[in-house]
Amino acid sequence: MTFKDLIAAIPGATSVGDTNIELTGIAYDSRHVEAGNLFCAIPGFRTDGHLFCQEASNRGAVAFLVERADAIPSGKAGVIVPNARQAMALVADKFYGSPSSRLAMIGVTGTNGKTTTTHIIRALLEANDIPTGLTGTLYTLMGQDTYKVTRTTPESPDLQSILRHMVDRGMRAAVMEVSSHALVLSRVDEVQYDIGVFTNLTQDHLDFHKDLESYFQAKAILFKRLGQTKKTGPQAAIINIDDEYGRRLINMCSVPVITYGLSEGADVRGSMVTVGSRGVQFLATFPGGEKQAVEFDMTGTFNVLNALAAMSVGYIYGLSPRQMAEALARYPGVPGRFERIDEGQPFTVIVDYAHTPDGVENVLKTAREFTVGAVRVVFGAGGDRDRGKRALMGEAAGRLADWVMLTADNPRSEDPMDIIAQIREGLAPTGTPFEIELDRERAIRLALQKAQPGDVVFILGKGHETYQIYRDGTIHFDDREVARQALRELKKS
Ligand SMILES: CC(=O)N[C@H]1[C@@H](OP(=O)(O)OP(=O)(O)OC[C@H]2O[C@@H](n3ccc(=O)[nH]c3=O)[C@H](O)[C@@H]2O)O[C@H](CO)[C@@H](O)[C@@H]1O[C@H](C)C(=O)N[C@@H](C)C(=O)N[C@H](CCC(=O)O)C(=O)O
Ligand SMILES: Nc1ncnc2c1ncn2[C@@H]1O[C@H](COP(=O)(O)OP(=O)(O)OP(=O)(O)O)[C@@H](O)[C@H]1O
Ligand SMILES: N[C@H](CCC[C@H](N)C(=O)O)C(=O)O
Ligand SMILES: [Mg+2]
Repeated sequence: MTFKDLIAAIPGATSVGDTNIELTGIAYDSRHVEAGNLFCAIPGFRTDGHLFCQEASNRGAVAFLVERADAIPSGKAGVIVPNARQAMALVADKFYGSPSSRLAMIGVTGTNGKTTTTHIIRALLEANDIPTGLTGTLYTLMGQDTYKVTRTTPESPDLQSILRHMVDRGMRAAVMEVSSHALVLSRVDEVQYDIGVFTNLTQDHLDFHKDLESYFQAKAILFKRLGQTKKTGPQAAIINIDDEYGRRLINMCSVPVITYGLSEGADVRGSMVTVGSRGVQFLATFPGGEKQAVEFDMTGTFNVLNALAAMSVGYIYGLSPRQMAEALARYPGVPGRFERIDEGQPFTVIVDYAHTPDGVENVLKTAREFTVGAVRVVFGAGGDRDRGKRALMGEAAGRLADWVMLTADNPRSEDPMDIIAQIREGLAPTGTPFEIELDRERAIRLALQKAQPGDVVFILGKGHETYQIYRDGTIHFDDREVARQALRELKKS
């Protein structure tokens, strides 16, 4: 496609140079430019893409999308736009042929449960012979193939390229996690969603959004945009009515709303919930009154909500409650989400990705429903992320666990001891005994050594992650591997 064709749709744009040139792709980072690319200069939080136009040119960029004309290397073609992120989203959609117009497009947003819910939605649709691509925190998934990702919701050129790939691979639907960062930073601007799913809103990411209201307004963007496409398939907002922000969101949508939850009045309602150590059982009631008993191996009331959200999507696409229950009964679970590590030890070990106060509270409350012994928990909090959540995570752990081990979780540029001190501010007043061990491997080993028959040991915050990010570099680290190895050694000793 030529540069000229691509930029025709950008409002308020002016071009310079010969725009009648073919482009090979779109880049927004000079370090990843390939010959023949369009380079989009993004003003960032840390630096400014305009400073890297020359470097991009040296690497073979032939055209430039900028907010400041003086950044265009001399003699090169360029377009000057009012907002580079928005314009990049427009050209990315056009370059890849608007793939989202050819997929049943489902976006899932909310503080917790996006990864889990997207996986369950995919399982339900695929059980009904709808090939469904998925992209989110863990990977991009098509058929049996997984592709590495670096963001929960990729930048617009990467996302549009993924969606194109899904269309080319014969996917009929795409389900994706939509982070609040993505909504604010125009990563999903041109994506034509048919269905938006709202899981919940609790504290996280206030380093970026400043307050909970702005964070909510960011999430709401997805829902305000629903119904604006020319697509012909079903369009709906699927909203958790048990969540106070969900209830507010209902009035902000111009497409039909299906509510789900345990509350009376939910369109897709869960009741008679039994939480066991190896799964949940509940009754789902659908609009019109049809009832379906469900058994699901992912335990916890929060996973009942994730399943109800997914069943609401299935309902919109005409799946029968019975068929959905059969698919849920077969579903094996999501990596790093309430993942049991079993080496035959007489206590339970669970690796989970809880990294917010609400997440910690939910998993520990779930454990309280079936644990006969003590509930022990090993966790930390990420560096360069919302500081306000740290003490709240400490408080939740202190209130609901019997013993706590504080350790490091991706300290990034921060001193891990400072992060722990902030968690301790919420934890110490609860009076629950705790220890500190900065080395996460040793922390896990110590917790497992202390465990008695009947106890549950939670290792929280990293879930599927296979790394630990420190100021001076990233090392391989996998809670599941460490726990498994430690349990084997304990068995021998
Ligand atoms: C806060 C945030 O989202 N920041 C995003 C933002 O970074 P930034 O504004 O700081 O960028 P910058 O470093 O100032 O650079 C400005 C521009 O110059 C470019 N550049 C920079 C250096 C260079 O040598 N050459 C060059 O071209 C950069 O690629 C960028 O386009 O724009 C960059 C790309 O343009 C993103 O990669 C970056 O994501 C960062 C790495 C990030 O950590 N994001 C996280 C917080 C995030 O997005 N998380 C969400 C939610 C996670 C969840 O809860 O699941 C996600 O969707 O993953
Ligand atoms: N519906 C829910 N409500 C509250 N907590 C949940 C819910 N679902 C999952 N959790 C907790 O949050 C953790 C993360 O779940 P999941 O990965 O599905 O969320 P996410 O929204 O994708 O997170 P991220 O923003 O990091 O991508 C789980 O390991 C669990 O502890
Ligand atoms: N995806 C989220 C959660 C990360 C969880 C934790 N392991 C951390 O690194 O903070 C984030 O980037 O904020
Ligand atoms: Mg996720």
